[in-house]
Amino acid sequence: MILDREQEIEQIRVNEVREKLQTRIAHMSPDVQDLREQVVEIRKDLWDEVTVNMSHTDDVNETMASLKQQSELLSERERSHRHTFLMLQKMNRLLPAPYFARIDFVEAETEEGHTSEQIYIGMSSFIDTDGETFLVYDWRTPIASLYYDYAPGPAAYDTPGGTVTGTMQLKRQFIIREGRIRYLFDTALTIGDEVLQQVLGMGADPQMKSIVATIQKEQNAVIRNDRSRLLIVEGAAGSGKTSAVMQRVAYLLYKHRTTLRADQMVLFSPNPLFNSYVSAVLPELGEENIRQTTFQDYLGSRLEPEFQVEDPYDQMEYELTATHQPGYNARLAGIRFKSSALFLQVLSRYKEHLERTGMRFRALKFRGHAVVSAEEMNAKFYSYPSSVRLANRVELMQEWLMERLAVLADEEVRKDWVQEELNYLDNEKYHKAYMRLRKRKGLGNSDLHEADEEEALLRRMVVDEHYKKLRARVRRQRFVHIPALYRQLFVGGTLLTELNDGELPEQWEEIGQYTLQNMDVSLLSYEDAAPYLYLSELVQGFRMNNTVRHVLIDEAQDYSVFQFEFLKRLFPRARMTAVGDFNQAIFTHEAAFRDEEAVANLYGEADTERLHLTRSYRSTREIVEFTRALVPGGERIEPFNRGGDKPRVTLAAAGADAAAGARHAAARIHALRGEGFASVAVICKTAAESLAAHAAIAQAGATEVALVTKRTQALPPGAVVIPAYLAKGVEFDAVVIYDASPAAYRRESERKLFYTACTRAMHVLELYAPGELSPFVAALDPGLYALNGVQEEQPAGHRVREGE
Ligand SMILES: Nc1ncnc2c1ncn2[C@@H]1O[C@H](COP(=O)(O)OP(=O)(O)OP(=O)(O)O)[C@@H](O)[C@H]1O
Repeated sequence: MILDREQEIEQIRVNEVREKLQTRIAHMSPDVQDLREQVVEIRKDLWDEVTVNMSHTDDVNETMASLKQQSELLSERERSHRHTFLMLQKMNRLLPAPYFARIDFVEAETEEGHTSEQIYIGMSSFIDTDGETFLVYDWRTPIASLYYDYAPGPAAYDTPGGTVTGTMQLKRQFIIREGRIRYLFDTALTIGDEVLQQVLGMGADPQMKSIVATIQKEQNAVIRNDRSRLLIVEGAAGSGKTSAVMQRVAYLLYKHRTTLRADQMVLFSPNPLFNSYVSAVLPELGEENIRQTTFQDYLGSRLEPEFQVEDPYDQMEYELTATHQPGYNARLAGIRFKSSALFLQVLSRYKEHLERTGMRFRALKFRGHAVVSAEEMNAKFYSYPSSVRLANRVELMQEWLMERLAVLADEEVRKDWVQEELNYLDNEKYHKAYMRLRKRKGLGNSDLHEADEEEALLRRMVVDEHYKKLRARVRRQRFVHIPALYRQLFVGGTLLTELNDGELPEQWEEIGQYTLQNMDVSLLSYEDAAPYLYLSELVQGFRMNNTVRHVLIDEAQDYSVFQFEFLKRLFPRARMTAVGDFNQAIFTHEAAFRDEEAVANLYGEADTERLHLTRSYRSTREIVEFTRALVPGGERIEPFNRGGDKPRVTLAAAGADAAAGARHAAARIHALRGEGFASVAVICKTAAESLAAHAAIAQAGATEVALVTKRTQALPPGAVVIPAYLAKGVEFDAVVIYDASPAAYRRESERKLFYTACTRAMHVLELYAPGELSPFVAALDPGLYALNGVQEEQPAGHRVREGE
């Protein structure tokens, strides 16, 4: 066989490269050790100098000079230690599998008479001792993109100097383990992507893996896009959006390695669970992890403790479970309105309105009296020229109030209460105050004998002590009454009508009532949190983070226009990558993601690019064919060709109780685990249902099943019970939908949640429905799934209530 012969030749090369790696590693290891010792030594010296010589004043200058020199030396050594250490780490990582691909490429201009160049591609570059021969090319080098973008034939790649064209004569993939070539494929000879088949056929992991060896062309476009300010990626469930984002981070860190650091990139993800799920990818790629957070964390950090901010999961639970509670529809209408582009516009008009009138202030109170009243502040505020921006006026007010406080404090010093307080100063406090005074005045002990002066100073100190709080309030601009400003929008309706083109939103009264009642008890519902903060920043100026250069948003379909607008303003120097899937938009609020205009407005059309990922890799073809039929436009989702069983739908007898469902789930967990599926998830609709299901399943005999809640920090291995909205972004070998009856999934608003739940399955998808099938399933072509346990007189699809 030609390939066997080829494999032998390739194995010889693998061995050679590995030997060179080993030699280099052996050569470098003592360097790292030596540098580490030097660093430790210099640190020790530094410490000695500080502790020994600083006690003698004569030595101070000399010591300082030497310290400076030493610390420069230390930084230099630390840098080279780090650099060498990282190099060593990279080589150690290359050792078991130095590369995963080879391409043979002939540049167009040199085609005549030239042999093709062999490019071996791996996790990082490895250059021979001559300093120029690349034994391995980093997958992020320009030339490596040929591998991802082309089949053999004419091919081209971009370099900083322009496009290089030529012919790819060979495209070879390897799977190398512990230095041995296990598989070798030439894509010109075989059909389909064998390596990808193998990778996708493996089991799910509690942590996401990198996809570096099998990045697909459309994904490569996402990873290497470096043109636009805002890159939007719309992609089907399982199309590799998150994977591409992580690879993109690694790519950008490599491409801009002299100017971009990992801590200048931030990933916004849907929940802490997801954070830990993706946290292994970058280290696996030899890069440091970037900063990871969630939007609710950010809101919390800004709004708490003044408010208790509802989290999105509680909002979600409400949406899913409170359907029969009074006020439910009004709250949903509120959620929609408060996250809409319209409300964003209302707030910017409100800002213009406030430039003229309507500001609200909190009086500065001292000992029960207003020392500066809200009216005075109002008058002062509107006495500034109207051309001065709101935030600048607030700053001017701040200065003015500080000056006012200084004058007031001078007056206060003479008041009787100060004397009274002085009388009651206990000895210890008095002494402390006295010592502090001396220090502050820089006087020797004997200089403070004048009683009058001493008393004046002590009085000043007492007043200062009290005024500290007031000054802090002014410094933090707490005199601007943001809660009142926000409330004002929901009182009466006249203001909102004026700002909202003469209209009030649907169910306006209830929305207003609900908002005000919450705020009365210092509660901000999730839908209010972003607009509230936005308003406060419109008035007081936007806080900015100028160090972050790249913001990445996963599950971007769940972000409202407010959230996008926020992130744009919060990170003014950053580029943004937003990836999402509109079919998984599980929140009621309006997704900016689909609103092309709203998104284009963010940075402008010219700076916005949209890319699409339509191929789905996570699930078997059968599962994708089933899930894509659940959503409108699903026919555009293309399954990767990996076969498996059809989703299995079990229709239990009408009247089957919850215990029967739990018994079924317990039995299926047991069976699936027995078949070798390491991760099995029983997906419920809500947290409440998950809690009950978890207990019932344990009672039915499956005790080693973990319950995932919004507080779970990392996905537990093995079997789990999890609410659908927390399963976003993650995946399992096998998924059992706990209740696929109309009792759980019937309303149109639940369709996307149902779709999200089903698309978590990689190899096996099973649905259990007591009595009837959810209309989403009943409407499907029955050929898409295998049905079990149907009662003869009640075939699937005939016992279904009309969906709403
Ligand atoms: N090119 C690829 N090579 C190997 N595996 C891939 C590739 N692309 C995607 N995958 C795998 O497909 C699965 C889904 O990928 P990922 O989670 O990134 O998709 P997603 O679009 O973010 O999904 P969702 O929106 O459903 O959460 C993962 O297991 C990932 O490793």
